[in-house]
Amino acid sequence: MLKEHPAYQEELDRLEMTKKEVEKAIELFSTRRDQLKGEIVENLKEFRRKPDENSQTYINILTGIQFVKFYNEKLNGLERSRKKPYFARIDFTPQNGNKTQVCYIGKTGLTREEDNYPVIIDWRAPIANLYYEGRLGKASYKVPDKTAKKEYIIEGNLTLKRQFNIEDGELKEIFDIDITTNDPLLQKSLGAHADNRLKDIAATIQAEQNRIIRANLKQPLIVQGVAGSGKTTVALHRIAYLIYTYEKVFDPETFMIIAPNRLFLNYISEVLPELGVERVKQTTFIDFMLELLDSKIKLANPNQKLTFFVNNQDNNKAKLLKLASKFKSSLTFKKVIDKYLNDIEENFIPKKDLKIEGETIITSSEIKSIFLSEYKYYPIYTRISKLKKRLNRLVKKKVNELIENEQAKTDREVDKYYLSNSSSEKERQRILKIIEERDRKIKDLEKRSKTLVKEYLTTLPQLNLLDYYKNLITDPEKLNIYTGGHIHDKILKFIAQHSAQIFDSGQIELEDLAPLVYLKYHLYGIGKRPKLSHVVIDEAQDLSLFQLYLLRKISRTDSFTIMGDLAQGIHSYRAINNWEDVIQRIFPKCNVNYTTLEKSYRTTIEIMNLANQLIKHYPNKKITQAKPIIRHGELPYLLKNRTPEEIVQFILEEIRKLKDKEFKTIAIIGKTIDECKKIYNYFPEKAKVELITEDMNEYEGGIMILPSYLAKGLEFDAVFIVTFEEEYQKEELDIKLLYIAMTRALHRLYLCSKGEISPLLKNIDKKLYQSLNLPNNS
Ligand SMILES: Nc1ncnc2c1ncn2[C@@H]1O[C@H](COP(=O)(O)OP(=O)(O)OP(=O)(O)O)[C@@H](O)[C@H]1O
Repeated sequence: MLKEHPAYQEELDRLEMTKKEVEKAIELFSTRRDQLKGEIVENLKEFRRKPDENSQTYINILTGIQFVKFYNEKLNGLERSRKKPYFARIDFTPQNGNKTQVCYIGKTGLTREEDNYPVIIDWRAPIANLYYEGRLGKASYKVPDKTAKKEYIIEGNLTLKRQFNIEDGELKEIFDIDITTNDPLLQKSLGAHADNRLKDIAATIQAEQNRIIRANLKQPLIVQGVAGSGKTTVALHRIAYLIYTYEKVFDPETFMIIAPNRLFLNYISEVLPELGVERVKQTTFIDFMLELLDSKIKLANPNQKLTFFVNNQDNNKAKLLKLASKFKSSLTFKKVIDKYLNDIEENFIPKKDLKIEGETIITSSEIKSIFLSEYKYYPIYTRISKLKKRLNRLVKKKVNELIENEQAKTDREVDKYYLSNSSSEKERQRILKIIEERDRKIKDLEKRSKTLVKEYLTTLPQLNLLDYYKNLITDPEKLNIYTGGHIHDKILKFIAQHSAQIFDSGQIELEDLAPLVYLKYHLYGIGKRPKLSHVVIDEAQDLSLFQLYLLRKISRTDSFTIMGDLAQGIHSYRAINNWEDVIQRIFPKCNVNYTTLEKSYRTTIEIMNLANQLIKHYPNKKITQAKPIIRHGELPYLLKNRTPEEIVQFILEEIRKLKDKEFKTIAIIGKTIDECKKIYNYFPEKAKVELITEDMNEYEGGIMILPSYLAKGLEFDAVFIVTFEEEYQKEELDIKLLYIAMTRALHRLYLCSKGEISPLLKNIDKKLYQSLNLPNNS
């Protein structure tokens, strides 16, 4: 087949030529890098010998290190190119009469040094857009100017779009794409088994995803994407694209990704390096906030609250807890804090004038006015150092004035004494006393002036951040005043009591993080940090408006990529419920780019059809069903009314079969960690099944048992949803958790239950799954 392709020989030759160029470049860059390393060593010796005379040598060392880094990054990319230098070719004839450009597109670009010939075009280059976006025939692409200010459009004719499957440097397949054929590389990639980590999709980015990747950097971008639509993957490719396109303007260190947990960060950790991108800050909301708080505050395990909600859906305490969470996460609470801050600020300056020896240096109202107006833009406590300098200057001035007065008074007496020509001893003694008195007064004034401001400053409030916060959140009366009486007393009392209880245990809860950082920002400042140039938030549906507001405020940029899926919003009691709120309340003056991803790339049609049935039970009717892209697999399996032993035996047997079929990652998902622990205990030790808990940072892949909420964002070749004790009820939270669990499976889904998996599945069309009728004690 491959050899029958009319361009087989041409493409084979091209691949050979490219491989040679890659080898040549590797040799060239390694030689240069090694030479540079040698020079750095020499320069270091020179510098150590005479550090004072060698500032230029020092600069040479630093520049040398930068270049070594550059060559290393280049070499890493080329090393990867050895196996798969490119994945596509496009032929494009520009309208301006230039000759046809034949472009081979790969993950790392390569230009031949001798003649600047583009051997491989980087997938992020402007012309590569034609591969992702353009149809054969008339086509165009935009070239942004490197300052990100202007764009030029190049029009022409796209005459060829060709894909290659190259493995270990060998040409395996050639596919010519026209308007009618679908994407064979995509089908191949989706049919593959999942590795331990998320992978890059540079070769198969779809047009709808490409538009997101290349969307305008300056506009905030919000993407509502169904489960498996590639949100995480696309967000990472967008970062790689932006860093490449604006390489001269932005440093990768000013890009930040916020993901739900460390396990997830570990799971996605290979995509950016694979795309040649290093040094991007990757963190979780919790870690970022704790870093900003810069203190040893302990956080209560947030998943414990979720588990409590799962197990107590209707319970009165759960309802109150949800309301408390909602309040702390809302912009209403932000306004409460604003009013509280206003009061702190208004009452900060004591109602006492600054005086020395009964003389007023500055009145309390003058100090207050400086504090409130001149220093308005500084955090309250950083104003103190400014005030200190100002007061010290005023004190000095006043003391000088007083000393001069004292001096003048004494001089007058002395002059009088000399003019009177008096020879009386008594008079002489009086004058000496006056002079002595003057010296003592001056000494006293000088002494007093040294401590005056310091003493004054000790009369200013001296509370720490947590105390300020506690004073607000544990005081229902204050809350009542600041909320304008709009929230029921009972709720405010509960918020205050619940918060006090948590603080008493030496902890804070997740919902306290944003208010605390916000308060710190205004009270003490959060330190000097570089301005961020772009922030990516994944699983943003689980953040609250207050949290998003805060992230925008401290990032000092509007350049955001916000990815989320409301259908997977398991924290909707505190987190956002719709994207309009985010657009209107977080980015009110921005032209927000809102877009949706509706196709799911992860799961087979059969699995998605079953998962989609659950969405019908969502209270939020705006949530849309995912459209799986055409890929068939087996119907999901249902095994119910079995003992735990039977279920575990069945799973072990299936795992054995799946492994024979080269399934690599297999998850057994329970609703909560308690259920998972029970399931885990039924597995024999030799089964090599790992129990995943929230405090794990490393994602190992393989066979694992994990709770539904931790599976969020991950994917597995096969998923066993198991219920021993915890069925999924007809409650919003449970439906979402079950939906998340189902949509983690790429190829196979099994539902195994001691009783029923869920009453929700009872009325589902029986054609959507297959019941397993194993003999008892199988
Ligand atoms: N264009 C594509 N080509 C190949 N694979 C793709 C493409 N788009 C997405 N995928 C694959 O689909 C799977 C789901 O992607 P990803 O995890 O990024 O989706 P998501 O929208 O973040 O999912 P979820 O919200 O369910 O966690 C991944 O295996 C990814 O590699």
